[in-house]
Amino acid sequence: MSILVCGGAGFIGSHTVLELINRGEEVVIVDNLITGHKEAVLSGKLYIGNLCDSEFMDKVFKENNIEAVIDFAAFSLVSESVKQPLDYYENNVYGTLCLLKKMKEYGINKIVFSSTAAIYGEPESIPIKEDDRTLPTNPYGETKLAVERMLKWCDKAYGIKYVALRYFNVAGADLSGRIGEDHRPETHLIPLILQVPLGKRDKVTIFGDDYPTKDGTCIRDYIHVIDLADAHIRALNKLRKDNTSTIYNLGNGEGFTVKEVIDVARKVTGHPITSVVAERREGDPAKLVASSEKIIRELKWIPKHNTLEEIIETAWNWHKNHPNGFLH
Ligand SMILES: NC(=O)c1ccc[n+]([C@@H]2O[C@H](COP(=O)([O-])OP(=O)(O)OC[C@H]3O[C@@H](n4cnc5c(N)ncnc54)[C@H](O)[C@@H]3O)[C@@H](O)[C@H]2O)c1
Ligand SMILES: O=c1ccn([C@@H]2O[C@H](COP(=O)(O)OP(=O)(O)O[C@H]3O[C@H](CO)[C@@H](O)[C@H](O)[C@H]3O)[C@@H](O)[C@H]2O)c(=O)[nH]1
Repeated sequence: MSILVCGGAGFIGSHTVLELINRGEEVVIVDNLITGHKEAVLSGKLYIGNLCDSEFMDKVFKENNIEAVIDFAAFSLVSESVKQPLDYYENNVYGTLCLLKKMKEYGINKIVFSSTAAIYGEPESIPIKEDDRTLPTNPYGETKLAVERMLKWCDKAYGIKYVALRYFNVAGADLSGRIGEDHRPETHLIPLILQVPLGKRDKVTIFGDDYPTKDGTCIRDYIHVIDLADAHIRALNKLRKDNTSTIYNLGNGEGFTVKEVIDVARKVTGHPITSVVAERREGDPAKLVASSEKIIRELKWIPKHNTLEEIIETAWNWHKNHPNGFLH
């Protein structure tokens, strides 16, 4: 039987596909390449199309014996979501709704879903636990919370079991340097910083230095994409084993300010990396740091590449060898 990976040509999806294949799983990938790259799919059977194209999805489900779904397919940029909320509701909420309808139709009852730290909004306390208040400060977080709620009701009504993984900030790249992060436009901090030593921009902009943090810049919890891929496989195996739904945070439990991330990138690349401070970016909470205690305890997940140095080193290894990303 196969695992259907929706959004498997994207950054996190493509790394998870590799990890699934390494563990001997059969993998089918659905991606419309709106932000993904077919070159990022090194293995598995790729179908190019939209989750909401009913005939296309029928073909995928009929041609393959699907056991479970891992769903990465979404729009995921906080600032874009503030400007284009309807696009986010359409692709993220309606898109997952279409997928769940197909799962129901074909009797598939296991899904691992990409949720996000953005569902918490401004946290009441740090580190953030799964049962803390959820009050998103942007439409992106709202759409992911709406899907989590939809999953809960689909479990109750149709017995579709889910694990929602609320990731914090994902970065890094495949350790052998074959694939990495290539978002267009790029908005994520670490790849943007690395564009300076690559000669693609002359400076990095710090969005706000008047937050209530130690140096005034936002704090985030960075997790390596390989550790995240491993968590997906553990979540899948949990569904296979006990067939119950749950939610897990995924981060390293340590926060770094934007300025600290730039400093580590300076050390890793040996480049001075010029930075300038600008206005705050709309929708950004000051501080997001995960408690991943629940997944560590229940699924024995242990992040193996958890230093910011290693996260940035592997990202740098990918970017310096692929300065144009997946475009040659
Ligand atoms: N990158 C992060 O730091 C981060 C953090 C928390 C959560 N997430 C979530 O993880 C998931 C993956 O993030 P990513 O950084 O790999 O993003 P990505 O944009 O690289 O990957 C998403 C993939 O889904 C595909 N896709 C989007 N809509 C689709 C549709 N309707 N039909 C078919 N394919 C579609 C895209 O083409 C792309 O390949 C997203 O759901 C995102 O919200 C990401
Ligand atoms: O040029 C830049 C880009 C970002 N930042 C700051 O760096 C931090 C991290 O920003 P970014 O890398 O864009 O990630 P987030 O906005 O924190 O969002 C990521 O992390 C969330 C979970 O925490 C996920 O839900 C999102 O999908 C994912 O994009 C934020 O404080 C930004 O304000 C800058 O100062 N300058």
